[in-house]
Amino acid sequence: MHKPRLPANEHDRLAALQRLGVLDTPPAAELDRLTRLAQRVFKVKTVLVTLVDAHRQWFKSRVGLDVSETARDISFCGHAILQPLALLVADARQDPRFADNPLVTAAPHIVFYAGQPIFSSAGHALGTLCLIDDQPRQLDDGELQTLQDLARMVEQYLWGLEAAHDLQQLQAELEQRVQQRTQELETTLAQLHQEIAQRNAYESALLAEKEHFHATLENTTDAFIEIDEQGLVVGWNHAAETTFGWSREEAGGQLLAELIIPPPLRAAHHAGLCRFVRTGQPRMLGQRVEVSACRKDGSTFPIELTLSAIHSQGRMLINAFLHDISQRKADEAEILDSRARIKMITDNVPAIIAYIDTGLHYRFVNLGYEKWFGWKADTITGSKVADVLDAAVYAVARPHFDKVLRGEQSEYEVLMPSLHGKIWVHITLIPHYNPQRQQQGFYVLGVDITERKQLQDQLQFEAYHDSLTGLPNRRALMQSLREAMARSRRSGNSMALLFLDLDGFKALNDSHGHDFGDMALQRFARELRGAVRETDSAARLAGDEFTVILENLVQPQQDSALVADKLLQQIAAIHSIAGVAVTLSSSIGIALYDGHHDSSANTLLNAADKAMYQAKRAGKNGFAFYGDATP
Ligand SMILES: Nc1nc2c(ncn2[C@@H]2O[C@H](COP(=O)(O)OP(=O)(O)OP(=O)(O)O)[C@@H](O)[C@H]2O)c(=O)[nH]1
Repeated sequence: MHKPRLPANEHDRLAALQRLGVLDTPPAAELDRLTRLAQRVFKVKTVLVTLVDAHRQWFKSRVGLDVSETARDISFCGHAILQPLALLVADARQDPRFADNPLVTAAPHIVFYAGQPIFSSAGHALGTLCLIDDQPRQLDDGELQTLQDLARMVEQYLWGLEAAHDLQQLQAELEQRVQQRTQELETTLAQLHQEIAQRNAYESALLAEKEHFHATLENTTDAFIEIDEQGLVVGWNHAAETTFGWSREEAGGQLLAELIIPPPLRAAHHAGLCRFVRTGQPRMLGQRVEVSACRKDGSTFPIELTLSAIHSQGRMLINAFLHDISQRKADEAEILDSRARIKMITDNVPAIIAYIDTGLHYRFVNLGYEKWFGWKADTITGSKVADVLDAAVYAVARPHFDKVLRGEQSEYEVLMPSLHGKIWVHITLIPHYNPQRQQQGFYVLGVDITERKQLQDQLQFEAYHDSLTGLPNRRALMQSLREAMARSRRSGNSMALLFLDLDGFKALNDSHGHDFGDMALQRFARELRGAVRETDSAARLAGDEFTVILENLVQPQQDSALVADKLLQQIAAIHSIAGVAVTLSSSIGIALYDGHHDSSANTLLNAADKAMYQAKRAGKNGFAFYGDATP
C-alpha cells in the first residue's frame, strides 16, 4: 500500500481548510442533495464529499457509508488531492497502490474509486468529491465532466463558506477595531474630561491667586506702580494713591514721569526707560534704589524702590514697589547727628572713654586715647586689649574685666605710662546690655587722678611728718610706737623709747632768733636720723622734743645706754650752725619695754618723758632710765 505523500503546500492548504470552519460541523442539506444526486447519476454505492485534514479525511457529506472519517494514510482522497484532475481507480484490487489497502481488503471493500479534487478559492486542494463502488468500473468523458461539474458545485458551496467565513472574520475584525476605537475614544474622552477638570481647577486657582495678588497689592503699605514701554501708568494701587496723592483714575494712562518724578530728574528717567526698552539691559532692575520723588502737591521726599520687568501678552511692563523713607532718612540723620554730638563730647572730655566687647576687643575709643597715649582710634579699634595695654597695666585691669563681664560695675586705680610720663588713672567699668538683657560688652571711663594722688600723698606725708625737720611727727610716733610695742609683744624682744629734749634751747632762740632756732632744730634732727639704725625710727614730738624707738634689744639697758651716749656725743660735736658758734646738748629719758606686760604707747611715752626730766634734774646733757626699767 502506498501512503499518500503530503502536498508541497500542505501548511497553507491546512490553513485554507481551517479558514472554512467546516470541519466537524453538522451535515449541509445542499451537499447532501448533491451527493444523493451523484449516487443516482453514477449509480454507485457511495458518494462522499471528503475534506483531507492533517491526519484524517472527514466527510462533510456522505451517502452509502456509515463512518464520518477515516485515517488519511489509508485514504484514496489523500492521493487524489495531489493532482489537479480526477483520480480514477477502475479496480483497486488490481492497483498496486491500493490492493492491500484495508479499505479495499476489508469493509467497505472499495473496488472502484473516482475522486475529483475540490479547491479553495485560492487554489488549495481541500478534499474531493468521490464516487466509490464495490464493482470495477470506468468513467467515460461525459461522466468525468459531470463529476467535475458536481465538484465545481461543491467548491461553490465551500467558497460560499469561505466568503462567509472571511466576511465573518472581517466583521469580527471590524467590530474589534470599532471596539478598540470606541475604547480609544472613551479613553481620549476621559482624558479630555480630566484635562478640562484640571484646566478648570488651574483656572480657579489662577483666579484665586490673581484675586489674592490684587488684594495683597491693595493692602500692602508699599506703593505699587506698573508702567508700559512708553512710561504710561497701567497699575496704581491704594498705597500709591496715599503716597503720591494721585487717585488711580487720575494716574491711569498718564506719563509716570509727570506724576511722581521731580522735574530735574525727568530727563534722566526718560533716558533710562528708552535705554531699557532699546537694549533690554536694565540698570536698576532687581535692586533696592533710593531716589527722590514728588507728590501731587509738588513736595519732594525720598523713596526706596525695587524694579522688575515682565513680558505679558506681547508687551513689556515695568513694575515698581516704592515706599516713603522720609522717616527713616530723618531717623538716620538724627542718629548721625547724635553720633557726631556724642563724638564731640567724648573727644573733648578730659577722660578716656572706650567700649570693649565680650571678647575683650576695643570697639570704640575716644580722642583721649590719642591725646594721652598716642593710640589713634582707627589703629586700636578691633585690637585685643591685651595687645594694646602695657603688660603690668593689663595685669591690674584683668580681674576687673572679669568682674564687669559678670555684670558688676568695677572701679580701680592704675599707674599708666603716657606720652607725658606715668599718670594715675581712675578707671570705671560699666557693663552694657542689649534690650534682650544679653551682655554685649562694657564701657571704660578713665579719669586722670595724678594730681589728686600727688595731693593725697602730700597730705598723707604732712599729716604724719613735721614740716620743719621732715621727721615723723607725734601722730606718726604714736602709730610707730604702737606697732613696735605689738611687735615686741609678739616676738618677746625688748625695746626702748628715748625721749630727747634740747638743753637751754630757749636761750638759743632768744639770743640768735627763732629762725636760727629752727636751723638748730633741723640740724639736731639730721644728727638724730644719722645716728640711729634704719629700723629705729626718730621723730619730733614738739618744740625741742624728739624721740627715738629702738627695737630688738638683746641687752635692753646696756644697748639703749650705748645709743643715748652716742647721741649725746654726736650732739656735743656740733660746734657751729650757719657759721655761728654754738654748744648743743640734750637730756635723754629712756623707757624700756620687754614685751611681756600690757602697756600702752602713751604710758611708755610718759615714762620716757619722766625719765627725761630725771636727766634734766640730774644736770642735763645726760640720760636717765625710767624707774626700774618697767614703766
Ligand atoms: N625756733 C623754734 N623754737 C621753738 C619751736 N618750738 C618751740 N620753740 C621754743 O623752744 C623753747 C623750749 O624751751 P624749753 O624746753 O621749755 O626750755 P629750755 O630753754 O630748753 O630749757 P630746758 O629744757 O630746761 O633746758 C621755747 O622757747 C619755745 O618757744 C620751734 O619750732 N622753733
